[in-house]
Amino acid sequence: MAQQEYILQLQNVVKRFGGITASNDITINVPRGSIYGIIGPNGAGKTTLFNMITGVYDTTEGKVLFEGQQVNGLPTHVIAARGIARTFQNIRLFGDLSVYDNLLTACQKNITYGLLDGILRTEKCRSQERESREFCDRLLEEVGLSDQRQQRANNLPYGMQRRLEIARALATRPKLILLDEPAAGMNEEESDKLSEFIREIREKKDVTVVIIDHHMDVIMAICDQISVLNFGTLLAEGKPDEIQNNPEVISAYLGVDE
Ligand SMILES: Nc1ncnc2c1ncn2[C@@H]1O[C@H](COP(=O)(O)OP(=O)(O)OP(=O)(O)O)[C@@H](O)[C@H]1O
Repeated sequence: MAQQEYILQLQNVVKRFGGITASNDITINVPRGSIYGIIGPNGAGKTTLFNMITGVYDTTEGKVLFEGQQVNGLPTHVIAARGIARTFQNIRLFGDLSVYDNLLTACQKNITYGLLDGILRTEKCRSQERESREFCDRLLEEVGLSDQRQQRANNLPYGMQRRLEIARALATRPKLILLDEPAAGMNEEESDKLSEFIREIREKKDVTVVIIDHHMDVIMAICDQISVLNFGTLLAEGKPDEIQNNPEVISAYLGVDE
């Protein structure tokens, strides 16, 4: 596969925190347009990978490439502007704002008018604000939250809050979205809906998805490819059926009750 077919590449990535090696020589290639799963027991180094991809941490060794360009070492906002968005293990919405305003604030990333345009309400300002509102209206429709647009985010059911978080990440118009345990705390019905939702956004928003989760039903249902981490190292990589039948994975992870 040509390099540009991989939207994200981790090349021999190492991350050490003092004496702890959280990532040990990790190489992962994520094909553009795929849903890519990263699984592994608690403390295996999954979130550390997301933190290196988004610039929260630089790598100790190795490179992170986004669309063929090295991004490790760049500030988080520069990486976000290149087209990478993420959600977090714990929900980070503006709880007192409406669903719509949560999306609108995320849209501000795409606004280019200056302070003076804002004060004078120039045509540039008005047209960009109009465009943002139309974009948020469409996004609400696409993610199935139109009926809840005026509700406070805190008042949404849990599954809907997770959906809004993902929608807010999508409002930055990313090419790649990183989802850190989006199904955490969900029951079976909620996680089934989430799986369907993630598949839908991949299609509708033309976005590549990398997902960390402990819900194997979600991971196995939606991922094209999966990497398994264990104690910071890459234990296995493959399609869902290959991972499910890999004896090393079974003994390290899948066989262990959560
Ligand atoms: N900022 C940090 N300073 C020191 N150690 C850290 C730091 N961040 C992560 N670690 C350590 O790195 C290892 C991997 O942590 P990480 O959070 O990446 O695991 P994880 O696979 O995401 O776990 P979980 O499934 O519990 O979220 C752990 O031993 C953790 O304690």
